[in-house]
Amino acid sequence: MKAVILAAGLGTRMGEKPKGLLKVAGREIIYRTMRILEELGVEEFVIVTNPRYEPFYRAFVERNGFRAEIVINEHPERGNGYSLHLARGSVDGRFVLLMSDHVYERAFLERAIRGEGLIADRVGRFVDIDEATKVKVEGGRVKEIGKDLKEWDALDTGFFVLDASIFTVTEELAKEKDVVELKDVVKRAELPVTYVDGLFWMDVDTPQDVGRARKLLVMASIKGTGDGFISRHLNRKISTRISALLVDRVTPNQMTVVTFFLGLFAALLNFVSMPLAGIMYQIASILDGVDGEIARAAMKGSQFGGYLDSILDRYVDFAFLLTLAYVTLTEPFWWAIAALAMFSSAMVSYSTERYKGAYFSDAYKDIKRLRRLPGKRDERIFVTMLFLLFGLVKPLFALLAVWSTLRVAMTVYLVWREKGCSERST
Ligand SMILES: O=P(O)(O)O[C@H]1[C@@H](O)[C@@H](OP(=O)(O)O[C@@H]2[C@@H](O)[C@H](O)[C@@H](O)[C@H](O)[C@@H]2O)[C@H](O)[C@@H](O)[C@@H]1O
Ligand SMILES: Nc1ccn([C@@H]2O[C@H](COP(=O)(O)O)[C@@H](O)[C@H]2O)c(=O)n1
Ligand SMILES: [Mg+2]
Repeated sequence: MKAVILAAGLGTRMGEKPKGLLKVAGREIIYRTMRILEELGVEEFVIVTNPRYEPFYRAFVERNGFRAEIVINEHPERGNGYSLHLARGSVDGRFVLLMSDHVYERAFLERAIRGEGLIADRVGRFVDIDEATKVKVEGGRVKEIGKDLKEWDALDTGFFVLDASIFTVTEELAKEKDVVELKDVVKRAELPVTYVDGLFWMDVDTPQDVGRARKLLVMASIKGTGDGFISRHLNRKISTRISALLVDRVTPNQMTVVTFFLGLFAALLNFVSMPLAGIMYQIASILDGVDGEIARAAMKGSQFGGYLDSILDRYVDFAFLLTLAYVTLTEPFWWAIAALAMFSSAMVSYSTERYKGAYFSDAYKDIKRLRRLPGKRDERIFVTMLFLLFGLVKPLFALLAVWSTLRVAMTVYLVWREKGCSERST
């Protein structure tokens, strides 16, 4: 299957630069869309652009290794329907058509590519309705289309699933009119309409749209499973705002290393003030979500990054509890309890990460009851901060030792129940 991307517009409201190559949340607008469409089965792209922007798109395609043909529209003033017409020699059969300046979340594209005709949204949660192109639908097909429709049923998302018969319509219109807008083609063809409602898509027309799209893409980049209660209800609300500020400035691995040193700094603060150390530990915990959010929003995730993130978290947790024990404990009994707290804290992670090694899958995805089981790092750190604010060090070590050990035991039991008890011995 191919995808035609209309990118011949001059982008006057964005300072006359190729809008499809504008960076939003760390990646060019069309990079994100093309990568996801590749994963959804699009083998080749046809980018229709004007002579001035052709070198930029060609360099972009080569730099990122996309399979793409560049078609030049010598007359961009003839409208985007004419740009579509120029793609007629490059596609046959069923193909996807989309705008170069629209941002789409993965869930939208997964639904849209399975549709037919014009993909329309009856909700428009993330767009400026006044600015959006509206459609009036009758009998499941487009009856009217335009920005100023008084009566309309849905919004044109700029995404279409068409077949080569559309070029019969573009041929007629190109002979009839100098300027052929895509909406003229859509109306003449009376395209069928497929609804994809309420998911994130956005037309990026102004600098304000770039900022809004960046924020929405980062907000949508929260990890699906594996976050604890504190992370879901507190930490992510803060870290996503920080990620929106940093996504175009730092890489995920840079953020991982920074968070690691911040965690070590929190550990050293135990020599100065334990309440302050606890607060810094919680701040480092919040920031530990930024590397993953940037990785997911900017599609810059890596297996090594996730590996490094997890390894360094263990050292931060160990360093924090070791310095805390060093400055407060003297009795061997309490040192033993602290040792158990340090070890079992690391074992919480090992018990779920080792699942990946044994079953090649994510424990939190496979075992629903694990998702709400207390004892994840974000929760342990938040409780640590609270206990240190009240100077309750020995009760903290006792709690962490028991809580983490029980958490590991529960994890092993749930894995056994999910996998072990029905497993034939190899
Ligand atoms: O003890 P657990 O919770 O199993 O430790 C996991 C944790 O280290 C994960 O790190 P990640 O960066 O993915 O999670 C962040 C937490 O560490 C922060 O505390 C939290 O505030 C933030 O929102 C994130 O949830 C590792 O990826 C796992 O491998 C590890 O098991
Ligand atoms: N340098 C990094 C750090 C993390 N990741 C990915 O993010 C996941 C962790 O997400 P958080 O939001 O909880 O930090 C991690 O498992 C990796 O998949 C990355 O790619 N590079
Ligand atoms: Mg992280």
